[in-house]
Amino acid sequence: MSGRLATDYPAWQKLQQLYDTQRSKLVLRDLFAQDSQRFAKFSREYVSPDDSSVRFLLDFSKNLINEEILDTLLQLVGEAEVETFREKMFAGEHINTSEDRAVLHVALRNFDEWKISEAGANEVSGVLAHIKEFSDAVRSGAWKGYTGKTINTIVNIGIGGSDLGPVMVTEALKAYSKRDLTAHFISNIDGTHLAETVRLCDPETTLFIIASKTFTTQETITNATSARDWFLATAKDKAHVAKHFVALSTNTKAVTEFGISEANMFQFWDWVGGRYSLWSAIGLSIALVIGYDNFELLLKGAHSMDKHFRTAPLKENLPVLLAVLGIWYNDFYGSQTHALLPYDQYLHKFADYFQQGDMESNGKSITKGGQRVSYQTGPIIWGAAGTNGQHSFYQLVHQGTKLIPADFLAPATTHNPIAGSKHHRILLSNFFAQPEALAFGKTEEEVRKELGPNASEPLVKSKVFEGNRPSNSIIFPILDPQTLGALIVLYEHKIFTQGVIWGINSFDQMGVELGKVLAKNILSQLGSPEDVTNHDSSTAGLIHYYQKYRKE
Ligand SMILES: O=P(O)(O)OC[C@H]1O[C@](O)(CO)[C@@H](O)[C@@H]1O
Repeated sequence: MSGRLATDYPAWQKLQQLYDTQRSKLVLRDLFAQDSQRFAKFSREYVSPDDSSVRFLLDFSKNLINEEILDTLLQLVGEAEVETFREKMFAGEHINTSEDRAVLHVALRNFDEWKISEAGANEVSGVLAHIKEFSDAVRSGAWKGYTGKTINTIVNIGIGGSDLGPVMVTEALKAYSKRDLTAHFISNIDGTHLAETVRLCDPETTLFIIASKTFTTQETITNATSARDWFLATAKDKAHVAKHFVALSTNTKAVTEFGISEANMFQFWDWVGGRYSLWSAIGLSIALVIGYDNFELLLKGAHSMDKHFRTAPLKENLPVLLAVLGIWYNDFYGSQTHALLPYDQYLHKFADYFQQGDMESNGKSITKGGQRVSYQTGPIIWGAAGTNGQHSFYQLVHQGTKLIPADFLAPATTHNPIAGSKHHRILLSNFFAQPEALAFGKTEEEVRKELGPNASEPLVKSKVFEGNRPSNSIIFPILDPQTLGALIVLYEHKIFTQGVIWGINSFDQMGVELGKVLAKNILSQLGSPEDVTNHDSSTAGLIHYYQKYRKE
């Protein structure tokens, strides 16, 4: 985030040289055969500085690196002054320069340990107390709906960061959820999302949580208004809204104008970026689903990873290691994408969450200094829970023409040890096997031996796995709130580190604005064909076709 071009760093040039001269020697089969200590050298265990039961192993030995490359990647981190920018972030400096804002999601899980003087940072504990009080009241049944019934359904209405974090975490920690409280999430402006959700709800027992940092997002405000109409169609009296609608926002004026009283509003601050907001009031639905104490553990696990990121030397610093490995493939090998592959059904939204987390943060091509970068920045993030992905896209990952670095994640212990943990053993055997197959493949010689002398040449060739496909493996004892908090922050700080090295602002999102503005203009022209003006022939043609066939 220095605004400097990454290519100007001496380490970047050295990395290019290393790539050009050593690439052909970076063969995982050989690297492992030559060095019995490779796993020990290129793996690290994270142990929470606050609770030693929270830990995980990061094995990055199956990467196309050697010690010299890793040292040079870490030299790059030094030259880009990542540690200086990290401290600027923790100190509340306005490192989000385009919006002139501090970047302080770390303050949301700080529990007043580090002194942070930014306005609002001293209000965090008050909002947490409000979340606790409210979530306890709803979960215990003390909070009643307008007819005196207990709330048994919550509906979070939000989009982007006001949706994806709560969705991902409530799914990930379902094992800790209150089973008689159903949670739904409405994000899409498509009326289908709202219609199909309210079909499952009873207005007397449903609580709507309107989650929007700005409280101006078109999708959320439109959905919230229609949800209120749906509620009032039964409840009739506007006074009943107070028992069934709460807001999570930084915009008190817009919230009260919508008809939600300040008492039912959970505040946060402009220094919380949307995609980093699950730790804030935006996490209310999480606290409702898993209980406040578990929500607090999630924050504590996150804070412990903040400490690790802030204090561990670069060579031991897990977010930094993930960041530089990503840069190695993204910028030198030309990999376009990065896959997140959790072998845990509870983490089935993990990749979706980090699609926004990573791509909205680092999908930039201008440095903070205003220069166009000449190198690749943020990767395309994608993935799915194992083993489903194996029966879908892994073919391409193993034998396609693209190099796809991937992170495999899995818990050693399952929350659902059915059939004596048989399922989990099968799941984990796949978690271990896939990185092994990707790294070491299957040689032509091995295939010939297997098929015998009569096998056709095309068949032999089609069964060869080139291997040498890199991956990280992360294994943790169990997916609990603290571990999840630490894992999320591991990736948050990976994204931060990469952004600093690339010289970009990871904390604005200007790229989503143009489409919003154009859509607003088009919305006003949808009435009749004569209104459709100032468009290219393609856009005008599409709108005219819609106007011809729509039925409303
Ligand atoms: O919480 P809000 O203000 O409704 O914004 C929702 C989302 O819209 C964006 O601004 C753009 O997609 C995201 O950064 C944000 O998470």
